[in-house]
Amino acid sequence: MKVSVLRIGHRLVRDDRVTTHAALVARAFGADRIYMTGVDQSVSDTVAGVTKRWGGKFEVQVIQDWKGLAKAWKKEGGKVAHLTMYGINIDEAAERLRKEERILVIIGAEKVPREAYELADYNIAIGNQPHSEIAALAIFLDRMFKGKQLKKELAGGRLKIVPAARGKQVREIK
Ligand SMILES: C[S@@+](CC[C@H](N)C(=O)[O-])C[C@H]1O[C@@H](n2cnc3c(N)ncnc32)[C@H](O)[C@@H]1O
Repeated sequence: MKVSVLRIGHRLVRDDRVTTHAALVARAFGADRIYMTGVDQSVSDTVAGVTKRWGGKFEVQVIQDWKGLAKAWKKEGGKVAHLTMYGINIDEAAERLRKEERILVIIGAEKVPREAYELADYNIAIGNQPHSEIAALAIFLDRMFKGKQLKKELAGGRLKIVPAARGKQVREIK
């Protein structure tokens, strides 16, 4: 199963840090790619720098037309899961979703346009209380990959952590 993330509704400058964190969480928790609307180059540069240092093949794509992207995704046989506190509980959809080949998971920054709810094959709640798109994304990916993504080795980086109970151990890959 391959998961891409679509974040809609970035507010310039104000959201830079949160958007960067959404991308870093997507990468670290097993997604292949994040599509973002309205962000400046600095967000993609930060994430590209992390991938270069720590490995993997994560992609950041800045797009204009998120509806076009979601429609094309569905046309090509992928499923769209929109994370919203108004949806059905993740436990009701997780098993079915894990059987899909390609999932596009939509997260919002502020109020999400009605079309996202309509385009989604699944509107999924990580509980029905309001919280954060980053927390919702982390839990969603964890349920999709059942924790395996946290043990995955990412090839191609310059640095690798040697897990240690005390202190920091980092190895440089030559
Ligand atoms: C700050 S919230 C915006 C909530 C806003 N009231 C709305 O109408 O969607 C930003 C994003 O966090 C995610 N989110 C927040 N709480 C969630 C929950 N309980 N379940 C799933 N996603 C949630 C959604 O993707 C939402 O678009």
